[in-house]
Amino acid sequence: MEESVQVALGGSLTVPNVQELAKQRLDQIPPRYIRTDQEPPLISADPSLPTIPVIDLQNLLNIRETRGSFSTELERLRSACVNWGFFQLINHGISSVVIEKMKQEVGDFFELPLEEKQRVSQHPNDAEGYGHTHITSHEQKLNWADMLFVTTNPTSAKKPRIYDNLPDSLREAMEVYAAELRAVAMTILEGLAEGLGMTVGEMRELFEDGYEGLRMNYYPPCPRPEVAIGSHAHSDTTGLTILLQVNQTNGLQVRHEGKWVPVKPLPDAFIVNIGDMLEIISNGEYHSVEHRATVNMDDHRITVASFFNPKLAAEIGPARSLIGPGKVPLFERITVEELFRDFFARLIKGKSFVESMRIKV
Ligand SMILES: O=C(O)CCC(=O)C(=O)O
Ligand SMILES: [Fe+2]
Repeated sequence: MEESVQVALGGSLTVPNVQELAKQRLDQIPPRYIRTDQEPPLISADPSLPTIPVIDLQNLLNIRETRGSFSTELERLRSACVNWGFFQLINHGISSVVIEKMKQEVGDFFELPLEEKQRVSQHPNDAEGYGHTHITSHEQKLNWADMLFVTTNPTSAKKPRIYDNLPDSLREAMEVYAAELRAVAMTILEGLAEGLGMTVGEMRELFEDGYEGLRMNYYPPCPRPEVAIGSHAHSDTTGLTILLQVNQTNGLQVRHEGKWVPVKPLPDAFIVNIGDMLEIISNGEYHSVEHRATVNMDDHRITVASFFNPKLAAEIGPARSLIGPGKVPLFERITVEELFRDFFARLIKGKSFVESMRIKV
């Protein structure tokens, strides 16, 4: 492996392993998992709730080839990102062999004995590895989940302490999956640029050879699903997120018009969402929407979130091709690296990142 230019973007205090905690078959959970800081996670299954839009990537590509006028699928993509910030992606073209292999390997990783998984534990001041997301104080409430976070691009940012200690078969599956998904992400990003009237070249340049990571989330069964949460309400501090649901258990909910809407992944679909950076790049047209993951009593749940960001050294702000006479920038500019560092500082203060970047008028 070539020499690493690594960054440690915010660390996490050590907290108990939730998978091990769940194995004790407690009928109560420790107080730090009782989420008095969150809205109640369970919602009634209201049949009148809307469902997130579905986008067909093949339709989007066909349209591009025929160079049609502003197409229906492109308009649907744009509308999904303006009104929901989320959509399901079907006909994405990634082979089921690649996806099934990834699912199998991720599932197998979490089934390893704790000591094996701890070969890639997070280190103090570095969120990368096996552990938990962003634990910054001993009082902070905790998610009912463990996770493995790995940087997948650029090559120079891959950490030998993680890569050299992952099971070979997981590392291989991850690399193939990440490379295939990168191509899908770029196609979506191009569609997102077209939908805005932003130059496709500007979007490409921002995200080409960008900073990318995979977060594999493991949510064990929980004896108190009505008070615990797998992933607290948050928006993603990313460009684009593409989520793969690994097993059949659902749990993702998206905030839409003030309500929590559950997501039922279609077979072979990915769930895609706009992150904070794209909200800023789109000058507020697209929305980085809050979402959360609930847990349940009987089944564990596994998901893989892939995060696509511009290069750490890139500066983000409203796309230059969107700004002009009568179109003022609504957000400040910031480098991606500053943004990540700022994000961890802000997290402690509980401030929304996108709002903090808004230019005051
Ligand atoms: O597991 C899920 O459904 C959501 C995960 C998520 O929001 C994240 O990893 O950012
Ligand atoms: Fe998320």
